Amino acid sequence: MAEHAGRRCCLGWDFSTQQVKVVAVDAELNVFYEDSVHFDRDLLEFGTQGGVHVHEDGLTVTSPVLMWVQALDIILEKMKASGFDFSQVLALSGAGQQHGSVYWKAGASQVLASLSPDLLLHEQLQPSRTLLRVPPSGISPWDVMPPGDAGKACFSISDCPVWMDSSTTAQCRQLEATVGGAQALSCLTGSRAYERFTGNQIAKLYQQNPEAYSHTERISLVSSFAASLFLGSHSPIDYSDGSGMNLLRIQDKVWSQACLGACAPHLEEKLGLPVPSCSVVGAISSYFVQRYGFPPGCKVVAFTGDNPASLAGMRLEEGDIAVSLGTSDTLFLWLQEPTPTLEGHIFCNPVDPQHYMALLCFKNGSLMREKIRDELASSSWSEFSKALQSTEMGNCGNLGFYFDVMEITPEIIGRHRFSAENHEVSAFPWDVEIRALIEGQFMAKKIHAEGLGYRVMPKTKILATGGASHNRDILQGWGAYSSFFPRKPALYSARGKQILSYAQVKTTALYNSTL
Ligand SMILES: Nc1ncnc2c1ncn2[C@@H]1O[C@H](COP(=O)(O)OP(=O)(O)O)[C@@H](O)[C@H]1O
Ligand SMILES: O=C(CO)[C@@H](O)[C@H](O)COP(=O)(O)O
Repeated sequence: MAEHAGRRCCLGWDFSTQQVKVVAVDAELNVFYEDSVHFDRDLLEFGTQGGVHVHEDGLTVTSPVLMWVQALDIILEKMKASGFDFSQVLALSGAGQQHGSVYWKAGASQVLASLSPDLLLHEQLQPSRTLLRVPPSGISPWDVMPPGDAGKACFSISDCPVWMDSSTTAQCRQLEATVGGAQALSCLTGSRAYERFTGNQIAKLYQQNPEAYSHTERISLVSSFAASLFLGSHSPIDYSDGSGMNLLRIQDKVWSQACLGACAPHLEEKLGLPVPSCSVVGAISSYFVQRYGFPPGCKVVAFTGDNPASLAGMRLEEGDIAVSLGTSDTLFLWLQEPTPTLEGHIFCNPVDPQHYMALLCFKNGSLMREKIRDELASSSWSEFSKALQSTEMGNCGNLGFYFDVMEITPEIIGRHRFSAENHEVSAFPWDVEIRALIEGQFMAKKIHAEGLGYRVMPKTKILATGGASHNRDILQGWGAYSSFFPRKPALYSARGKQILSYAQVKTTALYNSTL
């Protein structure tokens, strides 16, 4: 009998950029079961890199919806094979990478409600799909189902736009113009128009593939899509993840008719009503009861975005700051009052619907660090760490900013290095380069957060999460600049201050020259 049999628990799921993960947590909040399916490694047939397909235009980025479903099948089957006692699961909830969208085809709700426990989910949701990898040149990324599959498949498009997409600039400008400009949109929805935000992605789908749009009965975020699989019906979008769409009025938590109208027709009915992030959206579907032995009363709590879920899970309090070092790097904090601006985002708070959270997102996060690791540190994190250990905090004044893909905060691309003498240089020695990367990434977070008025106070706790937060040298490298990760604040605070102002001058110049 498996060691984890017969322990009452809740399950937490994460449908993030590179993998699906699960944890089982008992009544004392001990995590006693963990597993994950890594898309690139475990689902080779989808041919993703970092969990996504980057299309030929370099801007369109999608993930196959069936890959997510299949990953869930694999994890559940592994849990079953390990003797996991599903009958003890009282409730489940989860998170999804933000902004990504799934397009359920007309008839999908009937399929979801009548799944056969004898088959896997992916065998029933898209039975005879021939998978397209990255669409060849000239073919629309909005890959529609072949006609033979009509009526069987549950998805109007098989490749879902995800948060790394930056192909909707035209739709963004259109949306901002409709509501009276970028600041007006930000006051309404918490953010100016951002390419990855779902409303703009929906507008693009409607404009480029109206047929697929009109065949769509429901549009889910990745989070509400995952919840729908467990629920056996369309799960509502929650307020917090719904704030990443440029569609939700963050103050009164209803869809903005002006924004909906600017994106696509009949959109409200395809989105359904948004709900508070802590809502119980229903009981688990009979498919999971019959196939895996979940109890029929097992509650499904609304899924939310991975960053809002981290805010909730890390029990962030006012005054704390969190950094997530996942595929993206993000920085977020709890806010009582929204202060929407032209940079960064205000989302509804997932814990207290009266409050908010602020978030900054940096696209060149872990994948950028991996690239430099592969180029300079023999693809080894321990070699990478050696460079951080052997170089001084502050990097003797050498600074670098590394944006191999178009950054979100701010919009900028390229690698930019500055020597201690303030000259732009084309390379650094390998160990200096590694420290420059880490310190530059952290510096950008601090500068942008301070630009929004956020201050690190003596009592501020900085909490780190995400894959790279396991790496103490990376956290310590970032500690060079302030009381972020304040292990030895007295040792480096003065130096940090000096280098920060130095960096601010350089980054301002760099950003100005690219505007
Ligand atoms: N020891 C490590 N040092 C630095 N980065 C790491 C380490 N282990 C994992 N990572 C990074 O974590 C990333 C994955 O983080 P994770 O939070 O699991 O991503 P996501 O949730 O977006 O799929 C990987 O891309 C990898 O670069
Ligand atoms: O776009 C954002 C936040 O606005 C990203 O943070 C996504 O939510 C992806 O998250 P990870 O997979 O990197 O955790």
